[in-house]
Amino acid sequence: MHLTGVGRRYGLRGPWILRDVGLRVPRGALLRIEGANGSGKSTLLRLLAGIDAPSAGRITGRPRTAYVPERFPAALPLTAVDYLTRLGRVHGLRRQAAARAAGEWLERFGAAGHAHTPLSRLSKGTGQKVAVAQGLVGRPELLVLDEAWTGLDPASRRILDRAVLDRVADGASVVFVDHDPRRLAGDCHAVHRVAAGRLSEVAAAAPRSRVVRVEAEGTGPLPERLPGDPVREPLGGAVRLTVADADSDALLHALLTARPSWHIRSVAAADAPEEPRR
Ligand SMILES: Nc1ncnc2c1ncn2[C@@H]1O[C@H](COP(=O)(O)OP(=O)(O)OP(=O)(O)O)[C@@H](O)[C@H]1O
Repeated sequence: MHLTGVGRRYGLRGPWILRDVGLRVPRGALLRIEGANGSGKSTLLRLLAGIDAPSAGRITGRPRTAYVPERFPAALPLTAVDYLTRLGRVHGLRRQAAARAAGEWLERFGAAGHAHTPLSRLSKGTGQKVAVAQGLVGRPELLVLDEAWTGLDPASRRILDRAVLDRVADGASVVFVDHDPRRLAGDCHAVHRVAAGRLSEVAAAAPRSRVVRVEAEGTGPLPERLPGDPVREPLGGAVRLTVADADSDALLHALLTARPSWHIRSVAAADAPEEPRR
């Protein structure tokens, strides 16, 4: 998606909140937007989400988008599960698949007990879980999150972090605002700042790469060639193999289908060391 020369003002004579904004949102990118209170972050996110239109310039190539606003519209006369199921259907899921996904997200956020509670009667925290779940339920190609972590308990915040990284790994784009500067800090592809109506890139960080450590034991020798060329460390009768995240599925498959096959003791993700040792 591209924003070209985008400007936004409220009313014909209102001041320009955003001016001449250019932004490319690549597939599979995690972008953070920052800026002082009232600088125009939410205005920009609403334009990105397509629920507001620019007063100048144009936005092209919008993919299927979901948006978690700062304030959840709790006034809809629906229960949590009905609301999420409808949102899933809006994103093209069939009825059963939408209902299943709705139930799964409520379960994941520990809100399954409120599936049949009307939205208007949800507590603030549970309402926020539903607000976040509606953004995830349809597996959107672009997810726009405006302070979506605010009001969630720590466990739910971690679930949302994970869900964001999963969407990105899936090739979707995620654009977010959050008051905590540490939020997904090592994983952002770029950080943009809104100030005095302009948007500028403040950092283009290479996201921290992830590795997977597999501990396995077997009766035969380890195959000489393994996917991802893992780092091998003996572990008293077993071996620890460390590979890039992207190669971990192929490595597990190779171990499980080797003859004689290998028993997988554990699989754990970790941040990559500065320089992988070989
Ligand atoms: N619907 C609206 N009508 C008129 N002015 C608006 C409207 N929405 C936002 N504004 C104004 O646009 C400016 C930017 O607001 P916006 O909510 O985008 O900022 P923000 O950076 O998200 O702020 P915060 O960090 O406080 O959430 C503010 O001056 C605000 O008053």
